[in-house]
Amino acid sequence: MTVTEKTPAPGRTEPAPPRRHNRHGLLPRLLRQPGTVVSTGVLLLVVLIALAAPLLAPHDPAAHNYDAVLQGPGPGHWLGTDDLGRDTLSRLLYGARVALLVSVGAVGIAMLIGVPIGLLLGYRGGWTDRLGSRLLDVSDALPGIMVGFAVIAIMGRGLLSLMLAVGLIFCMSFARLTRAVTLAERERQYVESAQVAGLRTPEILFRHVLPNLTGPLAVQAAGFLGHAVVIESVLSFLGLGLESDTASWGAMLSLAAEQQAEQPFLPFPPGIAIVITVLAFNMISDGINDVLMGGGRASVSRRFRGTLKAAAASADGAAARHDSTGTAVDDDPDAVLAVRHVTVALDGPDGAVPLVKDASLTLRDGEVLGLLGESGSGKSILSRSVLGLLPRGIHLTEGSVRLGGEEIAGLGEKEMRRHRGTGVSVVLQDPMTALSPVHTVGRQLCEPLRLHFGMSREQARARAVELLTRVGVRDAEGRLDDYPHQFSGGMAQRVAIAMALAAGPKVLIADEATSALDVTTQSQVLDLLLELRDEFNTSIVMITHDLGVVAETCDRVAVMYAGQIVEVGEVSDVLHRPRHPYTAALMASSPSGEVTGGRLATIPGHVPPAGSWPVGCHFADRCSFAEDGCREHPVHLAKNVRCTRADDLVLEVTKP
Ligand SMILES: Nc1ncnc2c1ncn2[C@@H]1O[C@H](COP(=O)(O)OP(=O)(O)OP(=O)(O)O)[C@@H](O)[C@H]1O
Repeated sequence: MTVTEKTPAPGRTEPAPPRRHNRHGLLPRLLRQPGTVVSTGVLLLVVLIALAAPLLAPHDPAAHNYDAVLQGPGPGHWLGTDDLGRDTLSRLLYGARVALLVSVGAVGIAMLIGVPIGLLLGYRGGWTDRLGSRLLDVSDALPGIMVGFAVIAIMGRGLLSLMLAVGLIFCMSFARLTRAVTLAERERQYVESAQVAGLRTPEILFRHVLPNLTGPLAVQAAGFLGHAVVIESVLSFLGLGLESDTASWGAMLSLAAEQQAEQPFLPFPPGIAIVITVLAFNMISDGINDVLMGGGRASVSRRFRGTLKAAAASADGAAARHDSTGTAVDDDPDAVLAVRHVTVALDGPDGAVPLVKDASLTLRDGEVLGLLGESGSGKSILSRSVLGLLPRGIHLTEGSVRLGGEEIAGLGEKEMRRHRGTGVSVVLQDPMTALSPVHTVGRQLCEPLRLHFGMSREQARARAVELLTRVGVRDAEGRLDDYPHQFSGGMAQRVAIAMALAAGPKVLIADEATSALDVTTQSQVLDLLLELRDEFNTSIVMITHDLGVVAETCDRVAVMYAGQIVEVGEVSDVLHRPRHPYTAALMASSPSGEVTGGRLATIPGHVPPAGSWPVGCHFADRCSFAEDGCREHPVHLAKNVRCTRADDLVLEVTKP
């Protein structure tokens, strides 16, 4: 197939996205969590005590005083003395040094060993990963404490061997976590771009992949710092820690256990110190986790709320000026979802980089709207802005999103949760990542039913059986107690659809919901979605690369290119009489010349990466029909097409 006139020059379509993870604002968000602030304060106090122990300690922690053995708290020794007359308070203060040194040293050693192993296994994949993972499994089978014993037996007692012993216990967990995250990260486009740019493996791993791992690694490190304090105490308790003259909390506990009959107060000071320090580390770990996993989203969104409200108002005005979808949504009584002039941007070191610019869509009641475009065109980012689930560092900065007439752009996480499930829901490409592997499908199906409808356990279970039966899972009752991995890909996707529809959403976003399935299953699942649309009175946004899916299932289609919607209209019009040269080029590049299946083929040339979009038409550099005027000013969507030459061009997509 060709588009009449000229064929653009061959090349590769590959956007080079900016850095994905943005940690700006992490500290302010952490500081908004009272638990994390208090824990950090406690930990700073412990650090201060450890540093200033020689100044604070009233006695030499190793000095024996046989005239004052096993004393309780009193004026001479505020926390009493041990069996050698050593001052408990002084030993407690010095003990903080050992606890912190061992935990920081051990976690440092564990990361130094584990992170590079995990990076290598995850990045290389294949047999390296399989072999490495088996070795990790084997090492997991060894009880950690035995590893600690072995290290101390070989190296003898001392600070370094204690750090190494504890570090070796943890290093495989760091390797595992790093491997898992790297496996996912290596599929991302930024890694591919770095490869295409000719970077070497260590540069890609340490400069590109590793920074994306800092969040999970920070959570794990903070948690393990607390564990390290406990393990150091256990080893010292067992007499495998430092020499008895060196004050350590574990050694103090061990001594307290021996002397408890004589002096019952002895275990309290080290015990309380251990508990408080471990709790502080754990709460900081939880705090970081909450912020990274989305607890901070609400506040991030709030930052933009003022702008958004103003923008929403101006967008309403603008909507009247530019009829972006062919229908003024506020006048469209059938609109269940109205996206108006939405811009979504990524925080960058030099300012916000738009990933989606001035996007407008209308989804009408009971309609299936296709969102079609090459990889990286912004389909998922746009749909995630509707769900209020944008990745960290990415914000909806302008525009309005109305769901069932209610403005939802800029809502906080808590308010947005009200709309998810009942207002808008999503089915993702890979059901195995959408379903939790550690819970039965019954439990996962019952959760939204109980949450949204207040059903009892029995009622929710009965409804879950109905839903599973409806999506075509045989012996639904028996399968409720199965885990997702016990389902085939197609069946798991049916379960995911049942979950997405459980709370009766007005809008269902199907994000490449069938691309991971074989052709037969794909068409069954598409048929199911269409049937359920009618039964559940749901409207569907069908995100896809596949012209065939659009042709077979959608009523209307919106075509996206480099962050913009470039054409929108009835499927029969757009696919048979494309008005934007990009739509025509998409169809022309379809290898079979048909629009009945297969992913979009590559169009010659390069999609301009976010951050380097031209001022004028984003497609101009690949367009055979572009003139100088196309490059001079931003092009708006007018009469359903974002092309200044739309009225002059007659695009014919012809078979060769
Ligand atoms: N978490 C992220 N951080 C930074 N940039 C991102 C992130 N996710 C997506 N992007 C960038 O946003 C742009 C739009 O991506 P998006 O995933 O929405 O495209 P898409 O059309 O859905 O592609 P695909 O069909 O491959 O999913 C791309 O340039 C992409 O690199």
